[in-house]
Amino acid sequence: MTEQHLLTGRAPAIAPADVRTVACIGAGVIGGGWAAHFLAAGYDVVAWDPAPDAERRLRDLVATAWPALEDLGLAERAAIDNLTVVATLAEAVSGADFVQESAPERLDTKVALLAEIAAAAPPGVVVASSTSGYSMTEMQTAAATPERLVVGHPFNPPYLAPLVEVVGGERTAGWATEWASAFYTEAGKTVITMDTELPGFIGNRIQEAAWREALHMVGAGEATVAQIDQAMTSGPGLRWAFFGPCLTFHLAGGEGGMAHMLDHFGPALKYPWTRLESPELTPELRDRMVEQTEEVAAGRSITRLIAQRDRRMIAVLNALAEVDRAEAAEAREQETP
Ligand SMILES: NC(=O)C1=CN([C@@H]2O[C@H](COP(=O)(O)OP(=O)(O)OC[C@H]3O[C@@H](n4cnc5c(N)ncnc54)[C@H](O)[C@@H]3O)[C@@H](O)[C@H]2O)C=CC1
Ligand SMILES: C[N+](C)(C)CC(=O)CC(=O)[O-]
Repeated sequence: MTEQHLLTGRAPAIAPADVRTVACIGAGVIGGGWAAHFLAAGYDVVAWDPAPDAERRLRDLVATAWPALEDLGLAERAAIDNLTVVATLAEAVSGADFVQESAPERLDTKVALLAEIAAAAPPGVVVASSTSGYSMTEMQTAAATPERLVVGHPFNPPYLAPLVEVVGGERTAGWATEWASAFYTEAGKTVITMDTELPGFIGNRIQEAAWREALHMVGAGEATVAQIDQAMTSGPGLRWAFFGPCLTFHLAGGEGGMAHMLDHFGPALKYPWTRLESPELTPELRDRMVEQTEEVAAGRSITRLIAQRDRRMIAVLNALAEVDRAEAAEAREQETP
């Protein structure tokens, strides 16, 4: 890799598989969760956070998460001792092969911080923001090397929820988005690489549609928080752990699948069930839904999908029941004098 390339930032400094050191800038709920994930995946982690109690909070978070991560299986050389907390941002990024930013969700903070990181990190080192919804285009405006900045949006906790949504901004180089997706995959994450910027990305847009509806119902006295959470955990949420909303509704159509589901329940989209603007269910949208759902079904018949769904629901229900029994037994032990 020529020096010129490195200086111009037109190429990554290191191959994703050769990363050894990850810098975590911002070590709160998410930054700390990222640190735990990268430590368990066998990386050295160098963290910086301006809060006076940040190191204590970070080490507490990692220590609390570590037993679960050991149960899941640690990577070779994984160790809590591979965590270093430093006193300055420059120290944290100076030797980093990758940087994960997890500062507060304020655009002015992100713009200033990403500019500072981009000025201090070695050329060609990719920098990802954990932002929940800002576009990299609006966050990279002050960075001198915007080409290496991407969004790498996790789900809480990053050491257990596998998804990370990756998308670049208008000034992000294609290699940086590709590099970030390859690195997160190497680091054990499930990666969705988005082709276009979309506020809130994918997972948050879906869950925040439900969140807005929940706030409406609670605000209007139509449902309680308890009813809403029960409705989701005992209903749709149970299925979404393994079949997303589209494949789930493919089965709502019975043998007719998504096509029948749309024909049968399509008109219901117009019912005032939700305050959200319902899309026009055009023939094009119908055909696209059917086509893409069939792709996800990947040739599995409705019967086979029903069997897979039921097997997984039973597994999740049994796992939840097992945890409930264990916690009930622990509670009884604690009550026993
Ligand atoms: N909490 C969540 O469920 C999720 C949060 N995120 C995103 O992760 C980012 C961080 O959110 P949380 O960890 O929840 O917030 P948090 O408030 O728990 O942690 C933020 C940390 O950033 C530190 N900080 C403040 N100013 C800073 C600066 N200028 N430079 C570096 N660090 C700074 C704070 O001391 C704090 O420790 C946000 O962009 C958020 O949208 C993404 C997915 C889920
Ligand atoms: C509440 N939140 C928008 C910060 C949540 C996320 O961004 C993802 C998640 O972990 O649900």
